[in-house]
Amino acid sequence: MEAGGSASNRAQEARRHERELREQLRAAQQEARRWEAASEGERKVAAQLLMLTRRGWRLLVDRRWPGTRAANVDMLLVGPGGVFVIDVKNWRAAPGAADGHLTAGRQRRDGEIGKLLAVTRVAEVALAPLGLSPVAVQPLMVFAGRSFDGTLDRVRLLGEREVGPALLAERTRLGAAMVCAIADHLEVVFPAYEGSYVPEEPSVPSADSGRPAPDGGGTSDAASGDTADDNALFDIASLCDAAMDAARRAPVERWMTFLHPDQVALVRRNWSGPARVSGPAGTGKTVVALHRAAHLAQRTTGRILYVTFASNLPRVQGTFLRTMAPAVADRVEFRSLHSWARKFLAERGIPHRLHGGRSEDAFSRAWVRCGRPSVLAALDPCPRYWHEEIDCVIKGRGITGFEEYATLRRQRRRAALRRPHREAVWALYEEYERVRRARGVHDFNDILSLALAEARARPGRSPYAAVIADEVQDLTLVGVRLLHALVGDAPNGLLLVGDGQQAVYPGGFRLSDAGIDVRGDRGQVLRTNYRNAQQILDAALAVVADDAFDDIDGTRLAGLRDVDRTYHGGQVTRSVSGTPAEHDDALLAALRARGEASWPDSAVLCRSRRETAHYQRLLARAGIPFCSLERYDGRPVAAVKVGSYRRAKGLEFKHVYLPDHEPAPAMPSVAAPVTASVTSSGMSAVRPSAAPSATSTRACTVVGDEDIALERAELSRTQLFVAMTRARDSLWLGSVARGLSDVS
Ligand SMILES: Nc1ncnc2c1ncn2[C@@H]1O[C@H](COP(=O)(O)OP(=O)(O)OP(=O)(O)O)[C@@H](O)[C@H]1O
Repeated sequence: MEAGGSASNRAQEARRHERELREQLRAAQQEARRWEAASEGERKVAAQLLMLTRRGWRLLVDRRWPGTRAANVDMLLVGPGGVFVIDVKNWRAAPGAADGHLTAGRQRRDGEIGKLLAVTRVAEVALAPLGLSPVAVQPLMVFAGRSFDGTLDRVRLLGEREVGPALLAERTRLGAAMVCAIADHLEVVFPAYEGSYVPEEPSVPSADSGRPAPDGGGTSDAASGDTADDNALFDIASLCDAAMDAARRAPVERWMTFLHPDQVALVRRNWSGPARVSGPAGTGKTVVALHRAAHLAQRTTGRILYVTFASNLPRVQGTFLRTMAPAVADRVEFRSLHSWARKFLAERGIPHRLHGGRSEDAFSRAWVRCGRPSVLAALDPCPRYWHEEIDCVIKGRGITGFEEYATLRRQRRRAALRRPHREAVWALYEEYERVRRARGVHDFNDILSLALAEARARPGRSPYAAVIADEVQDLTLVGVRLLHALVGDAPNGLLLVGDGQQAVYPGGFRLSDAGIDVRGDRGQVLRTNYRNAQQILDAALAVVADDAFDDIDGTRLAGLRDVDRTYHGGQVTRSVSGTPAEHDDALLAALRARGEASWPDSAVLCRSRRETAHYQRLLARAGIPFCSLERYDGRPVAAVKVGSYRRAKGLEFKHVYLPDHEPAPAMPSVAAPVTASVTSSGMSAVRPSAAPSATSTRACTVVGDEDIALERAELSRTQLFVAMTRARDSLWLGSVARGLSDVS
C-alpha cells in the first residue's frame, strides 16, 4: 500500500515536472522568436538556453571579447552546472570531429576550436579572483540545426537538441547567489554590444516561427519543419530525463569548483621547471594537485601522469577528477608508482618477476645466515629494522657499492651505525640479493630500479606532458628519480606534492639527492587547514609537537607547525577500557550512538593489517556494514570504511574511529609485551604493542638500541598523526588500560 502510494506520488511529481518544463520551454521558444537577427537554427539553440534561464541560469548574449577590437563571444551561460562559454555555429555543411580535428563537410575548422579556447581562457582569468577553478569554466560549441554530441580538446560539441538536456543534467556546482555574482562579474568583463539583437520588450511572435532553417543544411529533425509544439514534445522527454538525472546526483563538492585565490594561482602557474607544493595536513595540497592535473590536461594535448605510493589512492583520485572535470578525465592517468613501473617495463619488453612473498622469504633466509649471527642482533634483534634498512635506505636510494653506503647520512634513521655495523648490513644485503636472484624474483625496489635504468637508457619521447606525484614523501629516492627521468626539467613538467611530517615509511631522501631543484617560486607552501575541526587538529598536532622532522627540500621543521585554522569546534572523544573486549564494545557503542546515517562518512582506522582484519570481523559480527579501504574508490558507499593508517593516507572522513590507538612506547625499557586476553564471547583478541611494519607481521618487543626504539616510537606517532588528521568533524580515540588488561 505504502509502496504503491509513493509510486503514485512519484508519478504525480514527474507529471508536475513535465508540465513545468513544457511551459518553460514554450515561453523560451516564444522569446527566442523575437531574436530577429538570428537564423531559425540559432533561435532554436537560444530557446533551449532561455529555457534554462527559467531554471536559475543566467544567459549573456553577444558580448565583447575584452582586449580585442571586433571579436565577440556568442553567449556566456552561468548556472548551477557552472560557467559555459558558448559559440553557436550555423553551418551549411555537417560538422564532424575525428582524429583531433573539427570539420564542416570536408573542410577543417580547427581555428574555431582555438578561438573558443582562447576566449574561455579570458573567462578563466576573469573568474580566478572569485576563486573559481578553471575546471568550472567550460567551452561549448553548439551546432544549430544539428544533432551532435562529442568532445574535442576540452571543447564540448553539442547539437541544438542535445544542448538543453546536457546542461540540465550537469551536477550542481554553483548556488543561486554565486550564479548571480559570477554573471554580474562577467557582464562587466564582457560588455554587451550596443544594439544586441535580444529585444528588450516582448513582441508578437513572428509569423515565420517554426519554419525550416533557412540554410537548408540541417539533417536533424530540428531542421525538418516540425511545429514548435512537436518540438516541445520531443524536447520535453529528454529535458525531463536530464532534470531527473541531475536531481538524483548529489551536488559536486565545493572544493571541486571553488578554491582560495592563492590555490587558483598555483593551479594556473607557469613553472620554468620542477616544482613542489608542500604544507601541513589538510591544507589542500591534493586539491591543488587535482585541479592542476585538470588544468594541464586542458592546456596540452599530451597525457598527465598522476602517481602516489599507495595503491588504493589512485582509484579515489580518479573518481574525483571524473566528477570535477569529466571532459579531460581520460587524459589523466592515475597510478600507483609500482603499477605504473610494471606497465612501463611490460611495454618496453623488459622481463621482470615481482614476487613479494618470495622476496620476504629470501630476506628471512639471509637474516638467519648473515644477520642474526652478526653485530646487528645486538643493536636490534628484530630483523624488521634491518629489512627496512635494505629496503628504504640501500635499495630505496639505489646504492650499489659499499663505500657509498659506508659514508651515507641516513635520513630519518636514528641509530648511529658505525663501520662494522654497516659492513654487517652490507653482508646481509648481499646475501639477500644472492638468495633473491637464485629464486629468480624481484622485489618492489627492483621494479623501480629496472624502470629507471630503462627510462635513462632509452628515454625516447615521453608520452607525458606532465607528471604529478602526490604524497611524494612516501616515495623512495629511486622512485622520484624515475618520475624526474620521464619529464626532466621541462617547464610545468614535474610537480611534487607532499608533506615531510606525514612520512609513514622509514628512510627518506632530499630532492637535491635526486638532482631536483625547486628553489625560489618553484617551492610553494600552503598554510590554511580546510579539513580538520580545531579540536581535532590540536589533538593531532599535540602527538607530534616534539618531533622535529627533515623535509624533502632539506629543511628541518618543528613538529608543532604554524597552521591557519578555518574550521572551529569539532569533537574528540577518548575512551579508555579495562579490557580489549570492553574496548571493542565501546567502539561498537560509539558507532551505533552516532547512528546509521553517519556510517557512510565514517572510518575505523587501524595500526596494522592484523588489527584491520580484527575490526572488520568485529563489525561483521555486529551487523555493521563495512567496506575495506583497499576496495574503496571514492564513490559514496553505504558502509563504514575500515583499513590501516597507511591505507587512509590522503583520504578524509567526517567521523574517524581509532581503536587501540596508543603509539609505540618511546623507551626500550617500557616496551610493552604482546597482550592477549579472552573476550566475554570467547574470541581471542591479540594486540601487538606497536604498529608492525608492512615488512613483517611479527611484532618486536625486544629492542636493544635506544635510538632504534625512539625512531620506532616517532614513526608510530607520525602514523597516528596521519590517522587523526583524516577526521573532519569527530575523532574517537580508543585504548585499553594495559595494566588492567595484563592482570585480567
Ligand atoms: N579552498 C578550499 N575551500 C574549502 N575547502 C577546501 C579548500 N581547499 C581544500 N579544501 C578542503 O580541504 C580538505 C583537505 O584537502 P586536501 O586533501 O587537498 O589536503 P592535503 O593537504 O592534501 O591533506 P593531507 O596532506 O592531510 O592528505 C579537502 O577535503 C577539501 O574539501
